[in-house]
Amino acid sequence: MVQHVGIIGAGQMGNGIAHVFAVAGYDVLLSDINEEALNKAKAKIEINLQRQVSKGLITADVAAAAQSRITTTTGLDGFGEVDLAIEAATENEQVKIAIFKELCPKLKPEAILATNTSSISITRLASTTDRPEKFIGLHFMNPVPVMKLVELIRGIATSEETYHTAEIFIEKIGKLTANSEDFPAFIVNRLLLPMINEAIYTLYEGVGSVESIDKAMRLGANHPMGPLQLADFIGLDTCLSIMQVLYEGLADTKYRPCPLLVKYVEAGWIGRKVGRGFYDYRGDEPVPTR
Ligand SMILES: CC(=O)CC(=O)SCCNC(=O)CCNC(=O)[C@H](O)C(C)(C)COP(=O)(O)OP(=O)(O)OC[C@H]1O[C@@H](n2cnc3c(N)ncnc32)[C@H](O)[C@@H]1OP(=O)(O)O
Ligand SMILES: NC(=O)C1=CN([C@@H]2O[C@H](COP(=O)(O)OP(=O)(O)OC[C@H]3O[C@@H](n4cnc5c(N)ncnc54)[C@H](OP(=O)(O)O)[C@@H]3O)[C@@H](O)[C@H]2O)C=CC1
Repeated sequence: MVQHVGIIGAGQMGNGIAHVFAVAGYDVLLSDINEEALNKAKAKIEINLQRQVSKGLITADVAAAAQSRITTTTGLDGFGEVDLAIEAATENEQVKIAIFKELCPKLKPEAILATNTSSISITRLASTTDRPEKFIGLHFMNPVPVMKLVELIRGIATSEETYHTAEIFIEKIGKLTANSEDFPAFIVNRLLLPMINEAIYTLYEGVGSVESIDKAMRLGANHPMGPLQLADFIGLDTCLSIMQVLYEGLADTKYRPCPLLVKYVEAGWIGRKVGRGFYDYRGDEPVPTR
């Protein structure tokens, strides 16, 4: 029985995952190396809970109870209590492996270990842990409190019991699952990221401006956000990491990351989370940066 959930990484995904588990009645331990990230996460969760209260999706009592179920820490010591640990740190394989090395000795032997990676091999990550049969990919979508889907990804060693427990658990928090086999970037990002990368090529080659590309896809294909707006929303660092995993993992030039995406990441203009990407968000309205 899963009752206590630990999350490593309190960025935009970590805070969203903490939010939905707490609303569903689970105790949540949210960890990050960075105290400031934890403070920002708590503030963001409060804002998003209030947003749900004002939309009538949850009551004020449920929001208050959810907040009280979340505790934060800059270390991993409390993880001995958790039944499920979800890693949601930066999309970098070495960062994730270092977390698992420190985390595994602290976990209960029966605890399930999951990763929210957007693209990296579950089998390869699992092989660096002490529990490949209890390791699984749980790929939440951004923004977590709003998006219905969680991709479930088995590594080669993931047991049926682990998969089944994870599936039931995701259903209990009110999400729907889609199974993906363990290949680079799974299903959603195998399709979505090449589209975003192509939108950046479209900008790079001068086919359209930032605004016309986004407007074209919003109004011409009914996407809720234009692809450049969505790239900023995901984080351009994460978008580039996913394209690199696709490019290297599938060894096909069709996944070559656009040089303009690389340039934005090199500049540190990685999107909404830093206030600037294909748009500048520091004023009242987003302004295109090209
Ligand atoms: C990269 C990966 O590995 C996988 C992925 O996640 S890919 C990304 C998948 N997600 C998408 O494609 C999202 C596409 N966009 C949408 O569906 C919609 O624009 C949206 C659901 C995000 C917002 O819908 P909307 O009707 O405009 O809602 P609205 O209330 O106006 O929301 C606007 C804002 O609230 C956020 N939001 C809305 N409700 C929220 C909630 N309950 N919790 C958190 N954020 C919320 C929106 O992201 C947006 O953020 P800002 O406040 O920073 O501007
Ligand atoms: N963005 C998206 O749309 C989606 C992302 N994902 C995946 O979720 C994961 C997190 O992405 P996202 O939340 O967007 O990224 P963010 O950059 O918003 O957050 C990552 C957080 O992890 C922290 N961190 C880095 N190293 C460690 C560590 N060793 N221990 C604990 N925390 C650490 C970072 O701290 P610091 O800033 O100090 O480095 C930061 O606070 C990635 O694997 C990503 O691919 C999955 C679905 C959608």
